[in-house]
Amino acid sequence: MSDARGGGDRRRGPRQKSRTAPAERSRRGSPARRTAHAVLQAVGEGAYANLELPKALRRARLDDRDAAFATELTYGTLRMQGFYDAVITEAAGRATSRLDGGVLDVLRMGAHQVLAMRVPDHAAADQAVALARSVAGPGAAGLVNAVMRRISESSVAEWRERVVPVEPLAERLSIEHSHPVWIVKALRQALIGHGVATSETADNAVAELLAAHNVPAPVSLVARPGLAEVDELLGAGAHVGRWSPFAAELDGGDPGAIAAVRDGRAAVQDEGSQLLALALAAAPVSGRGDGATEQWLDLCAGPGGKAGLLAAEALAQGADLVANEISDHRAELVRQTLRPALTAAQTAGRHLEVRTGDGREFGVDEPERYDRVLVDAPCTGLGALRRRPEARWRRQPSDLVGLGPLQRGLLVAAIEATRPGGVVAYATCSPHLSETTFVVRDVLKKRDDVEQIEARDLLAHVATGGLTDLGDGPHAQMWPHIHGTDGMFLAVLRKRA
Ligand SMILES: C[S@@+](CC[C@H](N)C(=O)[O-])C[C@H]1O[C@@H](n2cnc3c(N)ncnc32)[C@H](O)[C@@H]1O
Repeated sequence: MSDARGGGDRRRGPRQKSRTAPAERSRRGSPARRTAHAVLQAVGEGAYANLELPKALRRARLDDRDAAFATELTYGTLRMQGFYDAVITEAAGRATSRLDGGVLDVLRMGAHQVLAMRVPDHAAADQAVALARSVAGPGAAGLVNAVMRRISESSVAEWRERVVPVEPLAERLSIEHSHPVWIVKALRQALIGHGVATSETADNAVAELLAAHNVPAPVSLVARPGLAEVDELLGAGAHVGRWSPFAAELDGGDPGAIAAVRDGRAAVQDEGSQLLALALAAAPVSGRGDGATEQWLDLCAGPGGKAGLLAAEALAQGADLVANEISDHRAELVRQTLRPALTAAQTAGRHLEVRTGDGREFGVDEPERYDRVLVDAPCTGLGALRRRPEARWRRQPSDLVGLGPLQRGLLVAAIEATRPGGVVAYATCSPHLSETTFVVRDVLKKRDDVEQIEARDLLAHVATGGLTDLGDGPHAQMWPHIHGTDGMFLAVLRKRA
């Protein structure tokens, strides 16, 4: 068993020597646990786990096994925080709001080790006590010891029985699957609104969706066409992807160890996200007829995932692409992502440009210029909760209030910037009705120069498998529990010629 699990396991073969002496580990908690705790504390202050954890792992110089333990401990604790807080409230006999923040994170981590990671009770408790002592002083040790003992007395199934209310449904699912109640309700409505559940089947459907958010997402890779081959990724240990012709999936290991990923010819990208870019590139456009080069626009490109695939497709089809992003920092990320494509475009005499600016200005600044426009709108990200474990706790219903006008403004600008016969793809990584179908409906209501075309057919056309269950149409919604992708929404609009 790993050092991080509180002991040594020779069955797992030779391992690097820990840099921390055993006495130190039992006094302050193991390095893996201290690392996870530091990340949880930073996340509590606003940091992003996916950015903070790699830095913390590097700083702690953990070996592979302890790094994997710290990663599972951090992500698993963040995901199941809602359930663990209910358990801790019961076990401590007091609300979690009455516990010191550092101690609460120690207890959440302890609950995760005992209830989900099969760490022996005594090891989890000893380590929790040591960690609590080091972060909050000796006074915390007694409480943590008592709470850990109580948590260990019951299995996870028994804890579910005790802390999950039978009714109302949203509260039940909220505790059982560890999501805020407002997200449970919004996702249930979205499943019905997108036509993949009825009011009779929605309870089961939303439970499946919430459960899917608690399973780590697969590491999907894209081999950017013209720059890398899927075979190159397969040769590096990945297996064939499920939907995208350019996808491969890694079962484990560091994607950065693959040369094509290091060079930016391939990248980590959800397959749903790949399909959206491919659907826009494949959508029929009409009316140009002058033999002129097609002009493509990615209006909200940062950090550049879809732009990377669009740029490769633009090069393959002999089109030009502008990738725009409002934030300087994120525009720089787009530049880095597009570096190999920028070189290839220069060689091919194609125009590929990264711009920094407000996408809402394109309609006025460049009316009717573009043939294909992607609006991958800023959104709540409720479709990507399995990748961003803390996002469910950080997002608020009030976020939708600010995003709504921005999403509508960007879609209007995209339509204005599209020439007659051209197409606009409106996408979000959220299935929330307020940022998907309602946005499209509101914008279409006020215009007669644009029609919605079948996004489901386009996605099915570019996908390698039989892609179904995308909803009532004409827009399409992908789901983690149905398609194994992030919850991506796509509506495709054609400007009337
Ligand atoms: C969902 S992300 C785009 C993800 C990107 N397409 C990808 O695949 O990597 C939305 C982006 O829109 C940017 N954004 C927000 N407001 C904007 C605006 N008014 N104009 C242009 N970009 C904006 C955000 O900074 C963010 O990078």
